[in-house]
Amino acid sequence: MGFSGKQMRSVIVFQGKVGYLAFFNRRMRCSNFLPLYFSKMCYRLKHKFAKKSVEIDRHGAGRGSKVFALMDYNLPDLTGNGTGYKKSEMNVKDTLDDMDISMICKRFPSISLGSAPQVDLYDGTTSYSEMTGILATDDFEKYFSDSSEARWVQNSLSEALPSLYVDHSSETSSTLREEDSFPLSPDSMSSIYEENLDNQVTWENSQEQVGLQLPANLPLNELFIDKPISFLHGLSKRVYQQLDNCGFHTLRKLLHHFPRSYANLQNAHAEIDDGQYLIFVGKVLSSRGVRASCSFSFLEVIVGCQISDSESASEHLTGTATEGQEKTIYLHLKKFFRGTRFTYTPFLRSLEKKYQEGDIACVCGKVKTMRHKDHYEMREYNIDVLEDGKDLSFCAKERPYPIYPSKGGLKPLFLRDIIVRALQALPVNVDPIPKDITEQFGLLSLHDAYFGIHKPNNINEADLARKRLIFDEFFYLQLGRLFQMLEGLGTQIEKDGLLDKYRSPKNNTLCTEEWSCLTKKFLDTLPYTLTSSQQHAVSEIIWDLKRPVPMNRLLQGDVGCGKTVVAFLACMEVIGSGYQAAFMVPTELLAIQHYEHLLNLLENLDEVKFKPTVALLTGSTPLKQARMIRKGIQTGEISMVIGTHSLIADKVEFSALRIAVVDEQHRFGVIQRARFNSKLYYTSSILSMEEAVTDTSSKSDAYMAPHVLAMSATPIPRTLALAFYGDMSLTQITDLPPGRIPVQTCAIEGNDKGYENVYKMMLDELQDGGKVYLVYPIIELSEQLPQLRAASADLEVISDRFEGYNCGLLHGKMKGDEKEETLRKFRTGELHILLATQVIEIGVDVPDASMMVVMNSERFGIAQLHQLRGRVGRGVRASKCILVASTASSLSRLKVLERSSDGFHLANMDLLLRGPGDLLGKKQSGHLPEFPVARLEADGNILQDAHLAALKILSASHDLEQFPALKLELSMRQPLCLLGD
Ligand SMILES: Nc1ncnc2c1ncn2[C@@H]1O[C@H](COP(=O)(O)OP(=O)(O)OP(=O)(O)O)[C@@H](O)[C@H]1O
Repeated sequence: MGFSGKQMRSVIVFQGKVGYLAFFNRRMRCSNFLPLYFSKMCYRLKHKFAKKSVEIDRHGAGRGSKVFALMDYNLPDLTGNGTGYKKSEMNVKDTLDDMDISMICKRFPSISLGSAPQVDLYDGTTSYSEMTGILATDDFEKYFSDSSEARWVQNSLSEALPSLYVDHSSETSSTLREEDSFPLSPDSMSSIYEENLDNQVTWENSQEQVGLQLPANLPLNELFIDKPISFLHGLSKRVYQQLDNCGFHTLRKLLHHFPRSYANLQNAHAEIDDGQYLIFVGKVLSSRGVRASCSFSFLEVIVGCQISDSESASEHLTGTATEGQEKTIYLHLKKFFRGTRFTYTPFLRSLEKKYQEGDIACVCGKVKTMRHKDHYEMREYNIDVLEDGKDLSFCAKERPYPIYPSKGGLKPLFLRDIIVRALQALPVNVDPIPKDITEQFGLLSLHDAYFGIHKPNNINEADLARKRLIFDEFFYLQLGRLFQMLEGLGTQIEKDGLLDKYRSPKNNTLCTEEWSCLTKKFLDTLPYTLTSSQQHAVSEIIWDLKRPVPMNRLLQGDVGCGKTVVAFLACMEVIGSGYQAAFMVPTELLAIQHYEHLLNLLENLDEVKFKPTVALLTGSTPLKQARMIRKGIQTGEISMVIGTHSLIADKVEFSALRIAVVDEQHRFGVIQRARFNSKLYYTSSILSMEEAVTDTSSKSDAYMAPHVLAMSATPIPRTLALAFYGDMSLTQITDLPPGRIPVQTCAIEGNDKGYENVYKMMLDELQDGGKVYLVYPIIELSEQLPQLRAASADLEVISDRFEGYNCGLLHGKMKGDEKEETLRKFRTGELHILLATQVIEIGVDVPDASMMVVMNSERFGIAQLHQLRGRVGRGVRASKCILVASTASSLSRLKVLERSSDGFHLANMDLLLRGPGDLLGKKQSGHLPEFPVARLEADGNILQDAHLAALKILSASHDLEQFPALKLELSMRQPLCLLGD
């Protein structure tokens, strides 16, 4: 449908009559009246119209004009007849006569005035209108009383968007204009500009800001990336404040705000869907900055792109495809600005000029379909204007588009823009790790890694960047650990020895003959023989115990593999040498169990003089008794104490503590473990124990912190253990005691039929002489979580159901002695069914318990369920574990446990399903380092490399004096803090 020049002229003539309108050159001024009349006509014609620029009529302004702001296009551009346009009225007439409005409409639907409401904006203030009108003149300097005022506006703009003022002639040979590649996002723009316009900054300053001159040699008291955020010039005070409030105090914090994921920017094909992330190369058709209201403006750049019209073709580069296979689509790139200052015409003109008509640009981002066919809006985009003669195919390649998480209310787009500024400021020599190390391990430089993670050209680049950043996470952790250990050693030889040990870890062991007499006797009294792994573990530990340096060892093995007895043997070894042992466990229940277990084993020792005195000290120990125990520990009468946190209380003083065993060590923090170190051993304290021992081992080590043996049932791969416990030697028990039958596991849905089956299985088991655990996620019923079954609420139901069988209740809210009593009854067989919460998860050992039912089992993690399941199948009886899921949908996750009883495999599955931070649950993992980028299950090799690199660095310089930047970086990373100190 056409909109004839005649019709247009009639509009103009009419407007001329009422005296508000002049049609001069390409500019059209519109008053209140025009939009109504004009839009009615346009509406009928289903057409919209635009003019190149907005000019405020002084007459209109004086009357409190209604500004008609959206008519902003060059008519020849609209018709595609941009050349040879003359400014005479005659030519305008001709152009209008020839103009096919429907074609324009097709090309630029977003500026349509027909069916969409017009942007009619009021501003009644004379001063505003006058100001805007004057600013609209090309030479705005004339308006200001002197040129400094004009400079002020320019400076402010240049600060706000330095790329606007970059002298492109001085650009390097990069294909893309780097500074243009991530224009500031709308919201950020407005806030960023706001205050800049308030601050008068000199032009010279703003030039500096554009260039961001970097120091050639960085001072060694500060790393570049630890510069405060204010180092990024051109942001408003408010933005600095916002960033600071959200934790972005330094460039490091910004650069370490990594993309959450990457959208795969695809080359656009014929079928474009809403929300797709696409990449285009096309020609800038128009660029206009529009003042939409007194405090709102926007920039719209329209880019026309040829894209392949056939599904099969993959290239869409301009001019590369043949006729018939291509079609033109129009991208409407929009940025919005809020704030009066951004409505100034010079500002809007400057924005416009950034993109020249005819520029070839690469655009990528998220597309939104518009009402009109082949028109797409993009509000989240990058536009890179390409230099002439560059290979366009390079730019059109698919590439990842970073998607950032928001932080503290700061939007992802805003953060992305600020991060790009930080990247632009980044010097090449930012890497603290020496080049030969990065080359040896095939790593990117840190500079490239930051670029690769934030602005990758392809997914491979992002992957390499990630590898480098993961390497750093592991490397500094290892370096910190080893550095600390070296600092603790005196001589160069000792330090070299330590590094050698880590370089080629040897399994030194001490054969049974060399164990102390007490240990050998204890071994003989055991009702079973040690498995080969247990034997090896004891030999390894005893070898370490004989050394004059404190041992720091992790004993790790799957549930029920028999770690406790290994630890008991280690304790016997030191007791046999005249020292004391402490055994710390996380729960009172476990302390009692271990205590009773040990007493049972010691009963078999016939010679009284060998029998060590063992005590139990927990929070529930009566005061008087506790006082006596503490006294015994102090005098040395008590040679071994088992207990909870109470053992590390200040008032507990040991006379000759030589080993501290920490069971389920991940439940204790580093500080708690380290508190044993304060309970140093002094030779003078050795008392009567000396007479009791038959062998006299060397006591030359007059003053030494105790050996620490930590135990963990959390099955973690060796590499993982290395990362978590970099300073610990590792002993693993890899086999289970003989005769163990794998627990038969079954996941079922907890509907009526499911429960009937479970009860039937329970009855069969009880009739067969078995004992059953029923595990519940909660103690009391919860209104918030009505689907959950609760232990105490079920006691009556289960008791009624299983008449003739005794049921007991065990949960964390019970008193210590009540718990102990219940567990004792279950152990002795007075109770047949034990309804419990996850309080039984750790360490509870009732070897003849043969069945476990876990209610609402989807509430537990896989590793946790594996631990729970480990409470059955500890004897020779075949056992079952039934996992009852609340819904059918959660069954698939639980099926993993049906298929595997391998703790390592399950731990990895858990990592995959829940992420490494959740490996041990939130509460438990408080002391574990967090790896923002690393996926521990997949990045083991990098961890190994990082370990080797750390050793190499420290071999070259024990105190890191040769690597000052590394030392600084290490102090910034604070590995000890990461580990919970
Ligand atoms: N070599 C062995 N032969 C037979 N039984 C053994 C052997 N070693 C230990 N046991 C028994 O296996 C059971 C489990 O041992 P223990 O409690 O030490 O396991 P654990 O590794 O500490 O398990 P958890 O991590 O579940 O606490 C105990 O009843 C113990 O007596």
